[in-house]
Amino acid sequence: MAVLVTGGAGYIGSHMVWELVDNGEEVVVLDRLSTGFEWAVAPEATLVRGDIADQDLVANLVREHKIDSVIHFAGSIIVPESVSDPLGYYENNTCKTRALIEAVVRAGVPHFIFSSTAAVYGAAGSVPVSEDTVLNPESPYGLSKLMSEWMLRDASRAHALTYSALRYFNVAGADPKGRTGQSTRGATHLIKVASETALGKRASMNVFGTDYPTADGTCIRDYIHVSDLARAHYLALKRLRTGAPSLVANCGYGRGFSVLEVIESVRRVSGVDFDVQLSDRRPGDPPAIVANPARAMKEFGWKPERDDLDLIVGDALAWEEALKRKNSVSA
Ligand SMILES: NC(=O)c1ccc[n+]([C@@H]2O[C@H](COP(=O)([O-])OP(=O)(O)OC[C@H]3O[C@@H](n4cnc5c(N)ncnc54)[C@H](O)[C@@H]3O)[C@@H](O)[C@H]2O)c1
Ligand SMILES: O=c1ccn([C@@H]2O[C@H](COP(=O)(O)OP(=O)(O)O[C@H]3O[C@H](CO)[C@H](O)[C@H](O)[C@H]3O)[C@@H](O)[C@H]2O)c(=O)[nH]1
Repeated sequence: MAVLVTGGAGYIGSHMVWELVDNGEEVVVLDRLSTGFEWAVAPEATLVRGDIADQDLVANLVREHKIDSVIHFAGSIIVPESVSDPLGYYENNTCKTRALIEAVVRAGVPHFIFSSTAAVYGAAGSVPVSEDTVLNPESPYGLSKLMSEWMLRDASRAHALTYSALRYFNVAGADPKGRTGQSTRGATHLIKVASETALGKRASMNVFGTDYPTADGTCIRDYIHVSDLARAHYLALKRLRTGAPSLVANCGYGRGFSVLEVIESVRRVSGVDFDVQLSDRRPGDPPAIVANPARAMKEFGWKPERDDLDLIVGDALAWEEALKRKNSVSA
């Protein structure tokens, strides 16, 4: 019995692979390496280079490795890019997820865990948001993920498939053991960008929008440590394996920080007073989004272990240092 992790060479997926390997699971990674890295995959896992929409490949992997569960991370993830290339996002996130679900259902795999996102709520929800808050994605990215949730819901009603759709809030940090982290070149995520700026990899960074209706005028987000998130997936998987029904659950800590508070944390932890430019709003950004994580805690007993902004930032900075060393050795 093995777990198929799509996108397992990417940021969150590579942490998931370690979580599974650490728990003695057999893991197969399917990744086309568009933004992921071969070296990010734990050596204990089998990496197969390919596309999630290749249904023959998926069928072969399920048969060959006796896959009982799929954890699906593969996708395109940048909100502003989805605004300028909506059809590309619907193709990679929605159409290809449809093909994957179909292959999985045909092959008789019983369990599926899906990377959804807080972007399905848009700006309409109150803060903090629970899972039954009105869904109103503001970006094609959010909608591409919501459509995948709906396909899973309907497929699970029609077929022998149970699923968990986990709606991540803002994922940050790196493996506390330093085995993997966020390595994407040109990443756009706030903590990654601020860490790169603190370490001199960027001359300066932008604060996108200072006129939001928040205390300091900048956007508020709920930052969750990537290792706590990987743990939540493993608990959700164990729950499905007991025969429990399908579930949608938020993954966040229930506490928000503004862009300026995050930048202050990166300055504090790194000890570097780096430069920031106050800029216009970025398209597609909701002003504030914070999770109500009660369901994940109740239904699969998730207990965050790294719920501390400076700790998250410290792990992100440590990984950034490690990448700097890695790149200077390979240069
Ligand atoms: N990073 C966040 O803050 C965040 C928040 C909410 C949800 N998510 C979701 O989590 C998942 C993982 O995000 P991430 O930050 O690790 O991104 P990432 O870009 O690091 O990882 C995505 C991986 O998927 C692979 N991939 C993409 N399209 C593929 C395809 N068609 N076939 C095979 N492989 C493909 C890439 O090569 C990469 O390794 C995504 O689905 C994303 O939407 C991320
Ligand atoms: O250089 C930067 C980068 C970001 N920001 C701001 O920081 C906040 C967080 O931005 P991120 O790009 O780090 O994250 P997003 O909130 O846009 O999106 C992330 O979280 C979402 C869920 O809320 C989605 O799931 C998505 O995949 C993931 O990228 C936003 O207000 C953004 O405008 C800046 O000011 N400067």
